[in-house]
Amino acid sequence: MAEIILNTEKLSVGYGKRIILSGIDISAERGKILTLIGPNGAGKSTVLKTICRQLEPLGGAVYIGKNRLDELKVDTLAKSVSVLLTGRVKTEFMRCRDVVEMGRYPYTGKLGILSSDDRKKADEAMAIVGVAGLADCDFDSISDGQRQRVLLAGAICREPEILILDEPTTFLDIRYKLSLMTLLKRLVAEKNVAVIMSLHELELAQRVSDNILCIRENSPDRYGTPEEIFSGGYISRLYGVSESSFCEAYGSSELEKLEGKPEVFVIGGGGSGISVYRKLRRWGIPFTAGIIHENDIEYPVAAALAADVITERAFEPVSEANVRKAIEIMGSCRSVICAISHFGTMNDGCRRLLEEAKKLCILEKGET
Ligand SMILES: Nc1ncnc2c1ncn2[C@@H]1O[C@H](COP(=O)(O)OP(=O)(O)OP(=O)(O)O)[C@@H](O)[C@H]1O
Repeated sequence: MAEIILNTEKLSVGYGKRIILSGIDISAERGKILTLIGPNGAGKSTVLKTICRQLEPLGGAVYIGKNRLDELKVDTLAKSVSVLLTGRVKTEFMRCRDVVEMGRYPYTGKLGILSSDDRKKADEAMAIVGVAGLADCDFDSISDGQRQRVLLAGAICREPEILILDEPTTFLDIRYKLSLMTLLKRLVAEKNVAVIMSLHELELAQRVSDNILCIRENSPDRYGTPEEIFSGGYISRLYGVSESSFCEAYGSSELEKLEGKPEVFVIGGGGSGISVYRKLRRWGIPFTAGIIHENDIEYPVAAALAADVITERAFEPVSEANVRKAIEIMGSCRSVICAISHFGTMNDGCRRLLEEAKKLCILEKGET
């Protein structure tokens, strides 16, 4: 079992005398990523600020190893914990390199003089997060995403045991989001760092976390592995969205479905219908999708966006009853779009739908 490096006991957090969350019992392990998720304003940042001593606990305690956080010396804490919180960092006339090198301050002594080793570590960190080219740029004159990565370089060049990150992906484009996640995985695997972070991107939280703490309305709600958290419709309840608009398997979301009488019938399957469903949703056209097997890759998208889905049991050939039902619904639609170009044994019923649509002359032009 991994060693617990930070844990809380009945922790209460908040501002002044106002408690935002209480009863927080979490453990962060070396070599593991713990992610906090939950709706806006739930208290994720407040927890992170409290466990890195930016805020006083309003009850309970935080421990780093065997020591209470409030009893640790500042320099001991600074060497073991690196923090990247949201909010602007105040800097004036600082180059990016200076900001990164500030990460080494627990090691530089009272005069703040950097050794060649400190500079080397700062250079390495800049190279790892891809900001070496910005080293001599004015920190206040770079983009938000670049600034985020420079701050991250500062946080990792300290070589902490615990890395605390509040919404680290906020300003990053997809490439840097993915490279940040890869970097975090490397830090935990190779350096045995414990990462504690908050994330809004659920698909990233699902893929990268070892454990997830879900926070909702004044209390920690659920704690577990991604498999435990992303199941049974829990995430939809946590965020108050309809169950069909969030796909647990992929950690992705769709727009809320359009209700109303279907105007279009989409013959789909095997993933071919996904782009058609999304296009119709963007255009505001209610539609029926069919005949989709329950285990089809596109079933979650069809279920999220279609006013109605005609489904077939997994691994079973399309039934006669479903073909008849689909033909009846097709007849009441103004058009049919066939998204599939290949028919096999299991979806032979869909080929019959296509033939029927041709007979009814309601097949959309340009779609076969
Ligand atoms: N400095 C502050 N003083 C007083 N209350 C605050 C302060 N900062 C945040 N709050 C309040 O604490 C609550 C929790 O805020 P917090 O920023 O921790 O939530 P969060 O889960 O991180 O939200 P988000 O996902 O929107 O970033 C909110 O009600 C917020 O208004």
